[in-house]
Amino acid sequence: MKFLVTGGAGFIGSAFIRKVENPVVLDALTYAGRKENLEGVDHVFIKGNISNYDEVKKVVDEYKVDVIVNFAAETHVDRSIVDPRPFLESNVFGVVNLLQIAREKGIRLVHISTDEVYGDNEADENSPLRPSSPYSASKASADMFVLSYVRTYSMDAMIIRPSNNYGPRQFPEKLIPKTIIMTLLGKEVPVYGDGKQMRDWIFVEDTVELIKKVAETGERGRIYNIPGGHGITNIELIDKIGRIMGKEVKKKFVKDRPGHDRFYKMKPSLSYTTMSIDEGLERTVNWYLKNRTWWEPLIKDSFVNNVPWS
Ligand SMILES: Cc1cn([C@H]2C[C@H](O)[C@@H](COP(=O)(O)OP(=O)(O)O[C@H]3O[C@H](C)C(=O)[C@H](O)[C@H]3O)O2)c(=O)[nH]c1=O
Repeated sequence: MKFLVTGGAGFIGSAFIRKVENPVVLDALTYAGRKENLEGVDHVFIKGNISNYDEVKKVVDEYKVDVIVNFAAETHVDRSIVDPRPFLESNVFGVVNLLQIAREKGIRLVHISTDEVYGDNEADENSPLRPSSPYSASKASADMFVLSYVRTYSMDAMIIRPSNNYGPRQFPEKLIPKTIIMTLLGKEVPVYGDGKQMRDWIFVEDTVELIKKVAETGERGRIYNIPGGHGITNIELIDKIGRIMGKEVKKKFVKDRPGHDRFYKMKPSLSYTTMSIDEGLERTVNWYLKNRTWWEPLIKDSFVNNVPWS
């Protein structure tokens, strides 16, 4: 099976390319996609944007692609609050472009979505979509397009909705790497609101294993919810990271994220087990300790340094 992995130089995409044989990676290398993430893996790399019809079509033809797995997205909720527009371009228009090409070529599209499309409601895959942020609204829109292509054109497409991922190579704007890095630097970690919001964490290697299984054996038109099963409040999580690091985490309570979801709670669509949060966090902390040269150039980014709405 020849995989085209769009957004393959990002956090989850680059973990996925470590699981499949000689994939073709298409990535626009925006702020979070990095060529270093692909080091040591056999692959073909093409710099390009999923919104560019001619470019993507050429790649699909040239490499005789059987399945596109789409990780390409603007992913950070805080950035979407400051300016939603780039989220429409990548997360909606880009996905419709991929759908169009996959439909014309008669190939499978596996689209990676998120638990955030359900908002803070208990959900199974038939639950209504109630996105709270511009980010999750853009992901929900793309999911609707995928389902419309399945119904209208009998297309071979499916949607995977994982919960919060963590692990090596996650951009430092996200809570777990930010907590590790700020603590290493002796700086404060901003805690939004009361810090009692819950997130359900899944280690990235478990996620990509499940994505591979669905890409190879999943059913056309299905939605697969893949929660981690490790729900924990943000404060408990931050304290746990501090204990693993053997350092005091300096927490600074700041104004809450507007529209902040209190929790996510999905029923899994498959049966599986995932790594314990303690083991996953220990591996993650160790990776950031050993890979300072990877994250050091990234910490000047304003979303790592500032709270955008305070
Ligand atoms: C960056 C930051 C975050 N937070 C809070 C906000 C959330 O309650 C929690 C995790 O935030 P983060 O931005 O890391 O992730 P989510 O907003 O849950 O969204 C993430 O998980 C889903 C599934 C995706 O689909 C998103 O693409 C992905 O970014 O920590 C803080 O309290 N302080 C901070 O400095």
